[in-house]
Amino acid sequence: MDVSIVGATGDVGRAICGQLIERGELGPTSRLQLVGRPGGASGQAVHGLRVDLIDAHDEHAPHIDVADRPEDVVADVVVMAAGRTLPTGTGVTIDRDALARDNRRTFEEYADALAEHGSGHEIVIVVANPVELAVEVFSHALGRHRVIGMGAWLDTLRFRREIAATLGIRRHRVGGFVAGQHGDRMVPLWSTVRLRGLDADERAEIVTRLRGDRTLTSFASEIAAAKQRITGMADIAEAFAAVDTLPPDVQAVVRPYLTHQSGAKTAHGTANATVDLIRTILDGRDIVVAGQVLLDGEIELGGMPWRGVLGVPVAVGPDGWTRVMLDDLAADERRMLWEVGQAINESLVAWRGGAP
Ligand SMILES: NC(=O)c1ccc[n+]([C@@H]2O[C@H](COP(=O)([O-])OP(=O)(O)OC[C@H]3O[C@@H](n4cnc5c(N)ncnc54)[C@H](O)[C@@H]3O)[C@@H](O)[C@H]2O)c1
Repeated sequence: MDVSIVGATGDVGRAICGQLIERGELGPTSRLQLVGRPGGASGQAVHGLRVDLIDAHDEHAPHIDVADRPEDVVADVVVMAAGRTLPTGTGVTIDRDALARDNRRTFEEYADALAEHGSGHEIVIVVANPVELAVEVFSHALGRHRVIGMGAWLDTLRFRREIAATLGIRRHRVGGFVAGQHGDRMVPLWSTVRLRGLDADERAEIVTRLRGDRTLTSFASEIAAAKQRITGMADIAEAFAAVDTLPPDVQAVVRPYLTHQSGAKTAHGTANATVDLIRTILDGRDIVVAGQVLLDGEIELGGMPWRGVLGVPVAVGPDGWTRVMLDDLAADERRMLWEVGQAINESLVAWRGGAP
């Protein structure tokens, strides 16, 4: 199997390349394609990155090659990690509209090239932001079942980890999904939380203890209040300690926000979630993950079949995503998912430049 990383020299791209090889996901008969931009620093660095990866992993590295034009991207799985990122620094405003303006052309360039020159079977995993815009652009060019945004899977892993940390257990013992929009407008689906080894009553008791009497109605204001509180702290260690006191779902939003703002960014966690998805696709079995996908009436929200990009649990296999795996949501989850879905659709219209 072949994997192509567009934006390979970026922080996230590099971390994905390293983890793919270190975790043994690509054996010596596979191919890893590193895609950079022609000319400029990144166009040169991509050749250096290739040599550095071979230097580090010669005993078990896949065949590694380089491309610097969108029309030369060839692989079974294409990871779209190219584009401008959100600025770091405490107190910096996050402007997804500006990011969309800057990255839309890059998304279109690669989507059009893959549609024209690709095999017609490649699966695209979207990492670049805004994830929802890139998923829409690639879905229209390639067909929606071949395109999955990894933001909801990353948010899911973060939510599970915060629950696990609060309970003093490891993440692999916690199940459950996050839906919605990647980042601040994620929708933590508490009704889907499972704890390995516990029956439904024990689980319900623990979830009630973790969650208190809060519902998703107050989620957005809790996030805003927590962000305001930590943004005012001069000492970053003190700010991280303050995050430790928040409920797990709020932590799942605020901790990565602070990590990014600290200047460290979130490349390793993002790469881990991306490599997870690549492994799922290469594995050949249908596995349920969460991802941003372009829906066309698979679920009902607000009393109507939903159309638009939304993070939801989906079954993913070698041909992309097949089914949405959302059963009986709680009333507050259904309502928030509907509100977030509407907000994403409005943003997508604006990001497209007003065209329907
Ligand atoms: N989905 C998530 O959870 C998540 C998490 C972290 C970062 N991200 C996003 O991933 C993207 C990359 O983040 P980063 O931190 O690696 O940024 P970065 O600035 O370190 O790297 C961006 C890379 O994209 C490359 N690039 C830009 N335009 C290109 C083009 N036209 N062709 C080829 N390469 C091009 C740049 O050369 C650079 O190597 C950003 O959009 C960021 O917001 C997403």
